Amino acid sequence: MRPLLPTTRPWPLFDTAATRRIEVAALAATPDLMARAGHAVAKLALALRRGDGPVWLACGRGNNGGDGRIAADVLAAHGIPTHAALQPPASPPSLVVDALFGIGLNRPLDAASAAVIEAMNACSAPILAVDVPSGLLADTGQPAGTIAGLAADGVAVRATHTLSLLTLKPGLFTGEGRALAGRIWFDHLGVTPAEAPTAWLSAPQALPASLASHHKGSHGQVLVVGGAAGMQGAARLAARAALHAGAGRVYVDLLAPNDGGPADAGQPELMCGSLAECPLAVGVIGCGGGPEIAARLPALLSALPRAVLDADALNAIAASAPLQAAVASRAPGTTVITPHPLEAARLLQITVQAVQQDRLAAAQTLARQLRCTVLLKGSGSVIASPGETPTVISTGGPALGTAGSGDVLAGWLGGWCARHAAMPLHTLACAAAHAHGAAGEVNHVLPAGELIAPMTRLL
Ligand SMILES: NC(=O)C1=CN([C@@H]2O[C@H](COP(=O)(O)OP(=O)(O)OC[C@H]3O[C@@H](n4cnc5c(N)ncnc54)[C@H](O)[C@@H]3O)[C@@H](O)[C@H]2O)[C@@H](O)CC1
Ligand SMILES: [K+]
Repeated sequence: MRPLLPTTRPWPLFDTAATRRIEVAALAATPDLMARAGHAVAKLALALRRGDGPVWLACGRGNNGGDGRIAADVLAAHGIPTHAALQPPASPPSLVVDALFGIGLNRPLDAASAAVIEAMNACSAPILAVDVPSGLLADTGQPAGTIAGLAADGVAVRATHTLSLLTLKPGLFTGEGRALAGRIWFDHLGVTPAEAPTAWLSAPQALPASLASHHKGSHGQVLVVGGAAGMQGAARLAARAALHAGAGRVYVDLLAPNDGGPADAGQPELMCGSLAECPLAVGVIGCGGGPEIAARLPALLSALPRAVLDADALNAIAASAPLQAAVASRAPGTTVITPHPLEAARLLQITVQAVQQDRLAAAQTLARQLRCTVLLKGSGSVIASPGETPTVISTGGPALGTAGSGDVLAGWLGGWCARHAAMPLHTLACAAAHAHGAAGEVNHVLPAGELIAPMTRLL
């Protein structure tokens, strides 16, 4: 067994309802699923244990607890001291096995369950969560919360490792799930699901290489429109990213007066231009756009064949029913929007909390409403398009949480849309978000402009 991430192949994700159907179908042929699960937990527990203390297995009443109890028996048979109880052992454990709740968690926690979870989190030993960290909803990656009046709302196990059983669940990879699940392991228990996945987990995507006969005209054009007063850096970051992603020509239309100056003094390859000069370019619209971008949007949306809409373009669209209609009436497969959760909330006219409560559903709803590809940013970015199975991005990290990081992503995606004009936007959005996330998997501060070089190396 080895950790799932980083992965070189896309993995199917199945929500709770699908997992239950898969379990029912599998049980006919393999009635010993829980025994297999318990043995898998014990095997990983043996590898993760630190020191000689007992393994504390906190087992709930359902089948998640059943997995834990079988693991306890297997460990005991190997001579490992075990403590299968909801109270912590008297001596410090060598490992905590969280088998309190799995995919059966379907309501807020009571005080007793929250106390067990907090006791697990208080241990200094590694924590192995069985299937899902207890307290986390497997479908959405959000904590189930606690019943009203408890101080510890949102309490969930902070696992160092999670062993997902039978299927991989979307909630492990998006929202709070990424932070709570720790390192993810997977055992399919010998079952190959027959049904279509709820979502896909992303992997690196190889894009077609250029032919020797290709020239700058073959690699498309990008027009970046944004950079209102005080925010020109956002447009320039997007333009630099588009350039390094391989667009043949990149033009910048700055919304603040540029007084005939270069598009970007630090990147002489970038050119000043406007819709009139490059009406067939891929638009990257809204980075640092300010309120001024609203007036530009009708012409851009009706002219540009492919467009990536970001930041202030999204705020303008959220505030205007005619602009929403203009986006929705563009030809299918020609528009990507790249909202962060607050921008998505504005577009959906709901709260950020409501977006985060079910990121997959929020992205899919937006894709349906605006009839475009949606790249919902945040921990475990989600890409949704009408008629497509959504993708959850498997890469990323806190280093991406800096100003300008989204501008680089939008620009990079625009660059790839120009260079790979024949490829579907959904595929390109998944590939760009995966590459952006991979570049951000570092343990140090990374100014957004410095994402571009590692993204180039990943090409
Ligand atoms: N579904 C499958 O295919 C397999 C399931 N297995 C294990 O079984 C688990 C699912 O088992 P269960 O369906 O029994 O569910 P759980 O063991 O996750 O849930 C246990 C029980 O807790 C109750 N419950 C839910 N929320 C609660 C709350 N807030 N406070 C108190 N009680 C609450 C539920 O009513 C349920 O009866 C999986 O996560 C996995 O660990 C494995 O044995 C292998 C195969
Ligand atoms: K669990």
